[in-house]
Amino acid sequence: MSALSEPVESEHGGGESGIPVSNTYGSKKFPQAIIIGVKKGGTRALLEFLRVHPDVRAVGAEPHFFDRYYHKGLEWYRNLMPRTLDGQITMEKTPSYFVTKEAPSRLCAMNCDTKLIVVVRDPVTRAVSDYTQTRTKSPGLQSFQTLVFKNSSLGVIDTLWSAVRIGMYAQHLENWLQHFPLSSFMFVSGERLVSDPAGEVGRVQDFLGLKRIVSDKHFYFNQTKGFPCLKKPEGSSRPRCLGKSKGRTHPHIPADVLQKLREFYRPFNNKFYQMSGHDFSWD
Ligand SMILES: Nc1ncnc2c1ncn2[C@@H]1O[C@H](COP(=O)(O)OS(=O)(=O)O)[C@@H](OP(=O)(O)O)[C@H]1O
Repeated sequence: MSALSEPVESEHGGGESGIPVSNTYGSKKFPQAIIIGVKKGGTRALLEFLRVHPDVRAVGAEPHFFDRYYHKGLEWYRNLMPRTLDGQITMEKTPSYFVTKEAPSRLCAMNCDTKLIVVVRDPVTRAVSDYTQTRTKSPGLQSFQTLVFKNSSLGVIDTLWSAVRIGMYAQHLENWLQHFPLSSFMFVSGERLVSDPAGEVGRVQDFLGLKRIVSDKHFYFNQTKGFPCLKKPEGSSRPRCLGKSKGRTHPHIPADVLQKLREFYRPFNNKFYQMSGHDFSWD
């Protein structure tokens, strides 16, 4: 057999190895777009919806490169990425990047043209969602109202509690804007991602320069789950909802506690609307 007629083999072995050919072509590239936040905003839902697009390839797990594993180096990071063909976009999501002081400069050092997606959600519900997750892992955790106040009789909110701090979006965005222009960002509404997933994913596809392929016809509202899910993909027997850790039942929090927290966030929210150019109407 001449060299020209030999089947092309990748480093993993192609041809008759049984590995689908599409997995063995292409190259690992740094992500051109990253979902950088926010924790409990709906970041997994957005990534899974985008992955339906044939031109989007993403890492399944959160790499945590720009916060935890930066010491491992850029080649370690690139190696985590799936192979892509020309025209395909590499993506990852790690929601803690948004609140990591060093993340913007580190990310810009990799590529300052990276597109940054932030899924934001009402910071009050986001805090309760965050608390709910922590309580699932540590069932003996103190109540939300105990943790949220520094001094409950004076109603002073504890801004050092991460469940509170993460929701001060304006402060975190300010840090990012030291390194990236506003045009690098796309803000996705976590609320609309639930009420109109196709609409939000449509805007993200535009931002990424992708053809609008993921649309209404890919979603249905699952009454049992209480959330939109992906319809049965071709060749698969089951529709796809996110797992049990997404869409947890939140504990009841007294109305006056939520009201205090809402008042606390108001100035931060208003500043964030101004900075981002979007009014998310969380009040
Ligand atoms: N389609 C769909 N299915 C299930 N859940 C959905 C969906 N869209 C958005 N959400 C909301 O996503 C919340 C979890 O957000 P994240 O994926 O960003 O969480 S994490 O930071 O990765 O832990 C999760 O928060 P909780 O409801 O508090 O569990 C959901 O409200």
